[in-house]
Amino acid sequence: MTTPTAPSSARPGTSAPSLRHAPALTFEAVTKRYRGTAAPAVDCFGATLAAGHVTVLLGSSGCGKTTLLRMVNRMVDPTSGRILLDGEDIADRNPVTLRRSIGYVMQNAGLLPHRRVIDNITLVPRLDGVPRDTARQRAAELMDMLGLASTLAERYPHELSGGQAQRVGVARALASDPGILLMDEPFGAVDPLVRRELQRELWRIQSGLAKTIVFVTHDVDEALALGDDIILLGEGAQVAQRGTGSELLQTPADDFVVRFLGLDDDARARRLRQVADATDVCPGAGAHS
Ligand SMILES: Nc1ncnc2c1ncn2[C@@H]1O[C@H](COP(=O)(O)OP(=O)(O)OP(=O)(O)O)[C@@H](O)[C@H]1O
Repeated sequence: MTTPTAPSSARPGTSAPSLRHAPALTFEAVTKRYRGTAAPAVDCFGATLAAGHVTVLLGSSGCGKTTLLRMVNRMVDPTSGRILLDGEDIADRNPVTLRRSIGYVMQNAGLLPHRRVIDNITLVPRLDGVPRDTARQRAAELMDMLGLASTLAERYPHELSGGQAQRVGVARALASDPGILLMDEPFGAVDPLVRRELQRELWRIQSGLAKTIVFVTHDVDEALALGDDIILLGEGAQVAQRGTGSELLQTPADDFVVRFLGLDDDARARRLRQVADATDVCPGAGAHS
C-alpha cells in the first residue's frame, strides 16, 4: 500500500484530500519499563518508519505493540530513548497539541457514547477552533468517503453496528487531517467479512491520502494485506524480522518467524503466499497496483 506522495486533488471516492504533511517516524533505542514490572514492555526498540507508508507492527499479545503506539502520542512516556517526527523529538512537543495532531483508532472505536456520530467526528477539529460548519462539512465528506450513510450522522454510537462504529472511528481519526495515523487492532472486534471490507476501505483511502500509518495487529493475514513494511516483534518488542510480506514469507529469518507466520504448515504457507500475491496486484494499492 505504498503511496509516496499525496495527490493534488481528490480521487473518486476520496473526496477529502489530505493537506497535512505526513512525517517519518523514528524510534531511537526506545525502552519502556512499567513501574513494578520485572521485564521491560519495550526493550531498546529502534526503527524508522517511512513517511506516507503503512508500517504494520505484528506480534503476539503482550509483546509491546500498544505500548509502542501510545509512546508516539505521549499517552505513555518512554523510560529511555527518543521518538522523532521528521527529526523533531516529540518530548519537546506539548502533549495535548501533539495528540490532537495524530489520528488514533482503537479496537472498539472508542467513540464517546453520549455524543452523536457527527459530534464524535467533529470533536477534535472543534477543539482546534475549526468553525462548526466547516467541521461538519468535512465530517460529511469523510462519512461519504468511508461509506457511511449521511442518515447515521445523528445516531448515537450504541445505534451503530460494529463495522459502522469502526468506520466512524476512522472518520474521527481523519477529521483533523493528521499526517500520522495510529491504528491499534482497529478491525479486531468485527467479523471476518466486515474486517476484510474495512481493510479494503483503508487501502483505498490510503491510496488517496498517503498518511504515515502505524497499524498494530497480531493477525498475519491482515499484516500481509495492509503492510508496505511489516515489523514482526518478539517479547519486549524485539525485532524478529522486518520486510515486505513477500520478503517475510520467502526468507523467514529463523524458527520463530517460521512458527509465527505458520510457514511450518505447507497448506497455510501456500495460502499466505496467495494473500501476499493478491496484495501485490490489488487495485488501489499504490505501488502495489
Ligand atoms: N500500565 C501498565 N502497567 C504495567 N504493565 C503494563 C501496563 N501496560 C502494559 N503493561 C505490560 O506491558 C507488556 C506489553 O503490553 P502491551 O499492551 O504493549 O502489549 P501488546 O503487544 O499491545 O498486547 P495486546 O496485543 O494484548 O494488546 C505486557 O506485559 C503488559 O502486561
